[in-house]
Amino acid sequence: MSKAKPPRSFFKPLAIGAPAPFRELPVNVERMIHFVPPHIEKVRAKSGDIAKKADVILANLEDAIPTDAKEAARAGALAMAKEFDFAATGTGFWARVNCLNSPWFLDDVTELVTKAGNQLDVIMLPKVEGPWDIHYADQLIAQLEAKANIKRPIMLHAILETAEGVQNVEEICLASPRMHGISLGPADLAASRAMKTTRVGGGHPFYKVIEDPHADGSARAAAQQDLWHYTVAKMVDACCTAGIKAFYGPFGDIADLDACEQQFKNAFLMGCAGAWSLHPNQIKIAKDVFSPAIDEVLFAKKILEAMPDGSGVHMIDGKMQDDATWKQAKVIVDLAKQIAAKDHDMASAYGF
Ligand SMILES: CC(=O)SCCNC(=O)CCNC(=O)[C@H](O)C(C)(C)COP(=O)(O)OP(=O)(O)OC[C@H]1O[C@@H](n2cnc3c(N)ncnc32)[C@H](O)[C@@H]1OP(=O)(O)O
Ligand SMILES: CC(=O)C(=O)O
Ligand SMILES: [Mg+2]
Repeated sequence: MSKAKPPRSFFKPLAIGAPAPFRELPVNVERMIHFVPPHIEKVRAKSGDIAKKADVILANLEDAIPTDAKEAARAGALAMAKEFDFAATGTGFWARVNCLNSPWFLDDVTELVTKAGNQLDVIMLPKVEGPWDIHYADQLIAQLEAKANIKRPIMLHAILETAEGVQNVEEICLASPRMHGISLGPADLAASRAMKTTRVGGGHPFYKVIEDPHADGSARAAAQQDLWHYTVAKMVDACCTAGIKAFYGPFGDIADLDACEQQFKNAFLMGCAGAWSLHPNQIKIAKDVFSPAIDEVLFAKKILEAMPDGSGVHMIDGKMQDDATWKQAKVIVDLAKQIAAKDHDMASAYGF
């Protein structure tokens, strides 16, 4: 049976000279994590322009990068850190490294931290199965941060993409103060669970609920259900318990913008902070979906204004308000304020 670290040790740096872990997550708007294949020079070169539209730019070194381009992708990620000042546009710079049992993980992390550690906000770790994976990466990153004299801690973001990872998601979220959040990885997770699909996220026409038969034998209505509901709910609860963020991952049917939007909307409503964009067309969808709707923000502001300290019971537009709806309103207004601070158009639309 493993034991938790004593509370006073939890926030100590894991290597002499490494920066102290954050006690609170930095407040960043992260509606989409935009994936760039860094070995393709033409695409990499667009990162500066894309950074003006995306909240996070991620250099992907793992799946989708051909084996013979792994080193070129790593070099491309380092070039991105050197060539673009992502922080100047308020854009996060992340990298997805290869998984822990791959031949590339050690060099990915070593080079990224020692050569681009002061530019890199977050390392995304694929196929995390339990807290032991986070403990190993945490210690290694601390050693490298100390060696390279990195000034602020690099955070860790785990992908939830194996059945074992889902079983252990609470322990993964709580494993280290370096944890930034978790993304659902629906493609690998489907394979790991022996789901009979060939998709990257989204629904499936066979996964639906059908109404009872009609006496006259007429056609029965049926509706597709969300295959990811259980996992997203489990992930959101684990992340919120740990005070970190939950994200929907990729939506692979690039041409189906409606289905992408619907999947992102479900994730937003269930508590996710953002999702991945694999293609420039998905950036705007994520931006719109993960920004609260203007009428919701205006209504939430009405609740906060009517009940400054959240106590008692009020009726607003025919709906009962109390402490619990006040807290919901605060979630929406706090997010709207973060978005308004970044985006002047949204600030005036939200009335800030
Ligand atoms: C399960 C998982 O692990 S998901 C994560 C791993 N997968 C990825 O990271 C995939 C990232 N995305 C991509 O590689 C590409 O978007 C693909 C392969 C899916 C589609 O690429 P294409 O067929 O070239 O798309 P398309 O022709 O519509 O591209 C239009 C333009 O957008 C550019 N573009 C496409 N994807 C991106 C991107 N992710 N970032 C920046 N620019 C991009 C193309 O270079 C092209 O530019 P051009 O007009 O100057 O030639
Ligand atoms: C996101 C990811 O890596 C997956 O779905 O497998
Ligand atoms: Mg995967």
